[in-house]
Amino acid sequence: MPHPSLPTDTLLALLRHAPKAELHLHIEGTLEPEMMFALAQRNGITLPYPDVATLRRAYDFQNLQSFLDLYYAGASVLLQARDFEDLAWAYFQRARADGCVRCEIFFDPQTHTDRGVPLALVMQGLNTAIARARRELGLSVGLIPCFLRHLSEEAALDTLEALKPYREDLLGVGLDSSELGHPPEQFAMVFAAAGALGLHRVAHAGEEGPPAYIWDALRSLHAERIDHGVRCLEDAALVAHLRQAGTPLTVCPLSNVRLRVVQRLEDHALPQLLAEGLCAMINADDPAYFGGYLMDNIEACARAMPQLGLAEWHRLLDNSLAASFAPDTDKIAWRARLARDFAAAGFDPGFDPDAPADLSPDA
Ligand code: HPA
Ligand SMILES: [Zn+2]
Repeated sequence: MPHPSLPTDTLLALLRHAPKAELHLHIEGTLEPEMMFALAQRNGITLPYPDVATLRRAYDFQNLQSFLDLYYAGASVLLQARDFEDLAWAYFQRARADGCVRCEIFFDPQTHTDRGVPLALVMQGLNTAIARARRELGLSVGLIPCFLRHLSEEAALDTLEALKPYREDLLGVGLDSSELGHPPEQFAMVFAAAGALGLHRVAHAGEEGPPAYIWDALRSLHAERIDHGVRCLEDAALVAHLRQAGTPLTVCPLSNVRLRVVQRLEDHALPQLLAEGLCAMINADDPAYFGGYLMDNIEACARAMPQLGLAEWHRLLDNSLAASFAPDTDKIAWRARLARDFAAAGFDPGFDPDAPADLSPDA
């Protein structure tokens, strides 16, 4: 039965209010130009740009690498614990305003330790902001350090060793940075070691890299979620596998446009990923660099993809909650609230939101 379609403003109000999780967000990628200049001044650093407007004009990326060069340079203003705290606290406030109930945030330890910033200081700043977000915003938060794949596995193993004292603060490990030429298999040992510590495992794959890198992340790294993964559609056997396994894909639509993975949002694969029955959801990636936070991504998709109806929007938000690594009791409560919000808007989620929930993504 076709579901009623809502006017865009009504739909957007529903989508903003409804509970959702953000699962692919680099905290260093929330460094807004204004904060970059403020921290540069606070820390006595001179940026190679005269002002915010000039810096913003430099955000005209040709590909992933041209973004990463600027992104790593921007992170150089983060020097003290309170810099990391201010950065993360600003993001959590935005996430809460976007209706997030759960944020699983990435950070890149090596980006900081390699320029002499102690890991202890990074962790202190992030942990302070996380505690405040839990206390004052009621947010559920998890922290995922990523290994930089343009560096060696040996360096990643050293990083994991340095992270061990913070094991209880960490949800899992991830893999990011320059994808092409750096297949996941190069990091099999460090991911196995992280798994032995009981950490979850996720990996960027299939953003610029081929479907073979997604297979590799699944087989060599035992990745439980694939970050991006949009290129899976080039391999029918992979699509079938991802559907059958229910592997989540943390899709980042505005990022894909800004890094020229796709030319226009209207051409983005998100509707097709859903039509294939894959567990996709929307994320912001590096919002300060790519033109928007989670609701900006959601709104841009709602406008560019009119084929997404209430059923698809319910599916996208529900996938975000189901694919999170939050405790099951929280996931059940959030998914029931989501179903109630959509039911109030006229969408029948097909199950009783107050009944005990099956937590599989297809439930
Ligand atoms: O989208 C991304 N891909 C790879 N590495 C990254 N580091 C920050 N954002 C990204
Ligand atoms: Zn990313």
